[in-house]
Amino acid sequence: MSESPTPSAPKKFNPVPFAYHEELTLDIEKLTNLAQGIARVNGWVVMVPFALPGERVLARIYRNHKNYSDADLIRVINPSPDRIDPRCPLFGTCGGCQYQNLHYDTQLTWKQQQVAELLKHMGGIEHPVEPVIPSPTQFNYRSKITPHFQQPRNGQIAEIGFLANASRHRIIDVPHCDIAMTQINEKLPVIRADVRANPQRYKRAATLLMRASQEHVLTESGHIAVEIVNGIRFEFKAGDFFQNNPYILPAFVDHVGREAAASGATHLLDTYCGSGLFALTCAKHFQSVTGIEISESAAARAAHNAQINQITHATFQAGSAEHIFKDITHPASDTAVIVDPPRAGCGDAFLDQLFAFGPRSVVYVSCNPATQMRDLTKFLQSGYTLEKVQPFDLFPQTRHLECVMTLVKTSTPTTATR
Ligand SMILES: C[S@@+](CC[C@H](N)C(=O)[O-])C[C@H]1O[C@@H](n2cnc3c(N)ncnc32)[C@H](O)[C@@H]1O
Repeated sequence: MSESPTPSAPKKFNPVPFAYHEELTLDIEKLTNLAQGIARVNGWVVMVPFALPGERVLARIYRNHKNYSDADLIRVINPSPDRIDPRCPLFGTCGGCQYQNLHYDTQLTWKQQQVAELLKHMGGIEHPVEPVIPSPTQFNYRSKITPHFQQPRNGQIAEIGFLANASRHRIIDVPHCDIAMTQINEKLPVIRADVRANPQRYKRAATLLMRASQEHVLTESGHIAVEIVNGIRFEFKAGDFFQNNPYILPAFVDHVGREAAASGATHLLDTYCGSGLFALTCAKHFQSVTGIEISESAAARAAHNAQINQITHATFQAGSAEHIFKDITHPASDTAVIVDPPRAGCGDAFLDQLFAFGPRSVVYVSCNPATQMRDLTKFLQSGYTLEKVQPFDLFPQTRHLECVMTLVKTSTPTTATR
């Protein structure tokens, strides 16, 4: 069989320093938080997804940026001892998991190192990072998945699944997801068959909701899901935010509560509080707890959850997080604030109000290191000292990082911070 010719380079391809589809033998040194194996060729960085540190690989260049290049992994020449067979047949094709080829302990080691590097390069601070707390369950842990599909064509629905690896548009068919809970996988074929049998219901592309709630799976966003965390019952709308890995939640909320109380604060503000997860699990450490959440339904659920758990010293309001400070009557020096914003991080209005209030300590929980590091620099400029950095592996097999930072007020800023 003759070899297929090298395809011509795309129009905008920059040919420096490598030619289009040039093949390179590379030694992988590191793994970035975007799940890219990093190699250097005479100091020039080449990023290769699915290649692992310690490996020698053959890779093919497909893009040169200003200061690094992207390449596809063609073949592993010398595998890492930490390389394992991925469990899912869609690994590498599906955009959901990046690390199923990497031993779990090594996933954790790299996540710890990635947080330390992000602190240094984006947060501008060298600080020890605690070992990542593992998830007790490393597969079948996700309590929610949202398979998508494109607009029906000729009365038919094609792939139902997740975005393909490295694509923002292409959906691949996912009949089974190894990181989703068992009851979700049991129901998935039924849901897929129902959608395919009824294409007339869908005028456009759509996203399905599958939320495990105890032994059941909810598919309507308005239905009420239930989770019990450290003996506290949470009821929330299936479509509202709730942490997706219930197995790690006991350790996660315990840590946040302990850190918030460790400074000696006696009052707690839970900002971006969702249906009250931190506020209610941490309430036992504090004389008063106040939560704020922009989703009215989630804020109402948080108040309801306080009531059904007989937690009488917690109150909740619906609104944007920055509004919480104006009605607080207890002293800032007795107050700890939990901050758990969406991926975009904290808004400037919120940070301005928080720094003006000046709470004794802040526990900042984030699933997006880029925005957490950006916000951290503002805390450091505003009189806060970083005390502890504790990552939790909420998302085994994936590149995602969840990181809890404890910040304590140590000085009054003398200069404007922004
Ligand atoms: C990462 S979730 C955390 C929720 C909660 N702490 C938990 O762990 O269940 C972020 C929450 O912030 C809410 N949110 C987004 N923007 C907000 C804002 N400007 N003010 C208050 N809450 C906001 C979202 O609705 C979501 O519930």
